[in-house]
Amino acid sequence: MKIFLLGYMGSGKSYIGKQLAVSLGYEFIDLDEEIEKKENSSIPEIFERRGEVFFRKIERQMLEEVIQSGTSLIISLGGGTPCYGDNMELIKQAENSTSIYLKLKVENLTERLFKEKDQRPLISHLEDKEKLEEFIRKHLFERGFYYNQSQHIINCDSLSPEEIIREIKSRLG
Ligand SMILES: Nc1ncnc2c1ncn2[C@@H]1O[C@H](COP(=O)(O)OP(=O)(O)O)[C@@H](O)[C@H]1O
Ligand SMILES: O=C(O)C1=C[C@@H](OP(=O)(O)O)[C@@H](O)[C@H](O)C1
Ligand SMILES: [Mg+2]
Repeated sequence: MKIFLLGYMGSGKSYIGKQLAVSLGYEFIDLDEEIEKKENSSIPEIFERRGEVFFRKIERQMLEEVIQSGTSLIISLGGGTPCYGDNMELIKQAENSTSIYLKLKVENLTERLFKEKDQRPLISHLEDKEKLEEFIRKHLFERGFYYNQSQHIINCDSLSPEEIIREIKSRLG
């Protein structure tokens, strides 16, 4: 079984994914980490030196590789992964897999991302919280079209990591 975690930047895909993998005894893959290893470079460096179009190309390649690879896998995608090309179709059609959208409100994403925006090139230039919130609101509205095609949608706003993991496990049955 492959479990894809989807959601906006800061929704907890990487954080929850790692813990979920331990809890289920599954292998864990963070797509951004795979890209960083392949390019021997951090995400901000890749964006700066090669540009976003290049990043999206490598992201697509890594997604294809992950889909071909072994079973019992938790895959934390990047926030943009499902939203480019036909990546979401690939995710939905992957054999023996499911997709889970970790959904959070704009206000909560803003709070989290304001502290961590330097690692995220798409938002690192947004100096104040109001500008960040405005950007997230619009961006999330556009991306929701893709995230909402997930098999499961979990409202994470008032859930602790443990509760999110419990909810995911109960959805998997
Ligand atoms: N359920 C949660 N409750 C509180 N903080 C969380 C939760 N999930 C993730 N975080 C924190 O939010 C931040 C972003 O999480 P991260 O996993 O990097 O998001 P993503 O990979 O979706 O961009 C991290 O600092 C993480 O520790
Ligand atoms: O939303 C996006 O387009 C991106 C999200 C990031 O991953 P996280 O969602 O794990 O922050 C990373 O892939 C890159 O900075 C682009
Ligand atoms: Mg992540």
